[in-house]
Amino acid sequence: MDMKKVKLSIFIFLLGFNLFAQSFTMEQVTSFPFPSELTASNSKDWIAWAMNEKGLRNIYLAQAPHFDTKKVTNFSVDDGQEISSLQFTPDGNNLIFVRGGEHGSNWDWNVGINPSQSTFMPKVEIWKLALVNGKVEMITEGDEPIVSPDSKTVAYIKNRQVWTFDLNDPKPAQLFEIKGSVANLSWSPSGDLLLFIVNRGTHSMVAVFDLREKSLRYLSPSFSRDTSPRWSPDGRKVTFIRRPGGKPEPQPILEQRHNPWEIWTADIQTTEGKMRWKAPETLRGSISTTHGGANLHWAADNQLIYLSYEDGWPHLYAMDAEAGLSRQLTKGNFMVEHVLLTPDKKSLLFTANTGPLKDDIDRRHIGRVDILSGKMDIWSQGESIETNPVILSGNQFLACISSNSKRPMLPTILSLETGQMKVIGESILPPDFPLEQMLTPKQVIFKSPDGLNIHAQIFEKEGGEGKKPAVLFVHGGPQRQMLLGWHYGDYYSNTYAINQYLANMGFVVLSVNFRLGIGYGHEFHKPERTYWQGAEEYLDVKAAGEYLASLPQVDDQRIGIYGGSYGGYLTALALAKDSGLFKVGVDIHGVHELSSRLEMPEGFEKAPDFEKAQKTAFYSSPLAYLDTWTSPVLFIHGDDDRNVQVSQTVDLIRRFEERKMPFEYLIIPDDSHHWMKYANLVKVNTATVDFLQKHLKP
Ligand SMILES: CC(=O)N[C@@H](C)C(=O)N[C@@H](C)C(=O)O
Repeated sequence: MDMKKVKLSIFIFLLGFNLFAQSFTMEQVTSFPFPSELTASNSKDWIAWAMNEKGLRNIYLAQAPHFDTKKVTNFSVDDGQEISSLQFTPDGNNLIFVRGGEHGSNWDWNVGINPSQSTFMPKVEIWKLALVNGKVEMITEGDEPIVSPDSKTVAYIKNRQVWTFDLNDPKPAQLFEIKGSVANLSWSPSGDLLLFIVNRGTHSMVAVFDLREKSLRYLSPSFSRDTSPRWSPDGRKVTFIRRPGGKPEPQPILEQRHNPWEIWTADIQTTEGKMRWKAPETLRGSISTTHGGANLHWAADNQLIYLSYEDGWPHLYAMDAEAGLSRQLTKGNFMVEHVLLTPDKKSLLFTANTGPLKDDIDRRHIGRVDILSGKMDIWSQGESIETNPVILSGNQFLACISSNSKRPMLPTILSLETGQMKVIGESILPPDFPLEQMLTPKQVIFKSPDGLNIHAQIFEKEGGEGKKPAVLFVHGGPQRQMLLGWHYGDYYSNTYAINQYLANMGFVVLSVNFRLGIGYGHEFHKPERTYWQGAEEYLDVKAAGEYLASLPQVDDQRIGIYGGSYGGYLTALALAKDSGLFKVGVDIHGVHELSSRLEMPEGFEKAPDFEKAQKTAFYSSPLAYLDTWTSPVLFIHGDDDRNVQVSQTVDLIRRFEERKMPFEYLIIPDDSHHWMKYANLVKVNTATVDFLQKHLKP
């Protein structure tokens, strides 16, 4: 056989082998569509949601009882402009939504973002979709719109002030002027009052603007921080959360403390307020930092609803708004996360990591609890994940977002009569999405050196010769929980896609739920000596690396690590402290400099343990271990990041340069923490897996 034929045969064999080894591309698995903003009309059996399809973000509609899906907008450019505040007008005739901004940010969420380098900065705008004729029009610049009960007026925030426009004849105008920054707008049931929070920096107050009298009044004003105002069903009272204002004298920095909060009510007419409940002054009694915080609601039968960690798990409680006497509604070793008051205000829908399966603690299912009787049941179950429930107006159907280990998140309908679940919009999955190649991750639980049970998910493709390389994924937040399926957060659906790709490439992939994460109780979520106070969460990351190294099928000389944000911080710490275990890493918009978390002393006062805290913060950071950082690293950061300052990476790279330490980098100009432009997401994902492969699978 001549050499040409030999070379052709070898090429065909290698091509075939490679195709077998990697049955889909990074772009194919990154092309998962992501639904968000699921909402239901209160007057018609309609649902609507925003769908991100390869960066094209559009609105879809579906109607009971068949729920055929229909795309009703046509934004056709991958320009990074997200859709938020999606809502039906109460009469069901229009959809209102916001386009633009970066609402997952820690700051500047309502500032335009420009990852496509448009000539002029895109703005944050309020749009209207008329359902009668499908007309879509941009109304005005603004954010956080809410529609009046008579469906005639939209109130919204612009330049931190309250504006309104008439839906049928939009002439936007500022409603009044007030010192400070306005947030949390809500209409009274009668539609003649607007309730909101005004933030004055050291304190914040609940205020009401009377549109008829053009007058403003504060409800129970104080020097506290009042937040989360909610109307009573009759519109005559308001409930809100009260926390201390201002700054205390310097407290010991390295000690945990109770974070006090109270529930108050106030009368709209008298403006008089009264404390109805004070949180137990324990660590568990601190206000919850899980989704929605206190999740305060005013339900039917004069019941106040709140979520508290006081029994060690985030659970729902109710109390009579006059008599008090709180009682626990949900009970058990599980977390209540997303909470929704049903339209009749008589029960609560919630998502929780509980169900009949042993490993349901690493999933989410939908539950319901009747407020007066306390009768609770879990409506969804199985190896799927359900979140973000909404009840349709006819009370026959519930809609949610669901996924499983193979299928990405899609809108799903639950019949309240039959309990049947129906996924809708499966046709939105790209035709070349590698659904069948998706692997089912398995639950893994191992002990940390100090005895904690650490949950993780392991992804592994059957077969393969000899020992395999491995990759450890470390999530961010850190108040997050990775699950046994596609995640309900877009950021973590993307890392789930990366993990699927790596596993399909032949890596053993482990996704570790380290302490500080949610879903495993208060003491796991709020441990001592973590982050800049001692970084003990790193014990779990190192234990996860050692768990991988202990697996017979893993080559312990080919273990890599990657993570974003808080996960980028722990990736850098792992590479700096344990390059012997972690041979390569990708640090995506990581945090590295921690001392700036300390409030520098003002004047003569400083915390009694300030010096110790400063030293602890330094030695909790990868900056303290650059001498032992020998593993190759790729740094990635968007330079319009509004969750982690890009300086965190710029400064660390400067240290590498001055120390002549090797590194690779990828800067994504004008994009944020959440890779708003799909093309950037693919670029980051590809760079991540290529760097890991280059060093672990030469
Ligand atoms: C709250 C926040 O922005 N935390 C960052 C440090 C971070 O981890 N961001 C993403 C990845 C997240 O999960 O919140």
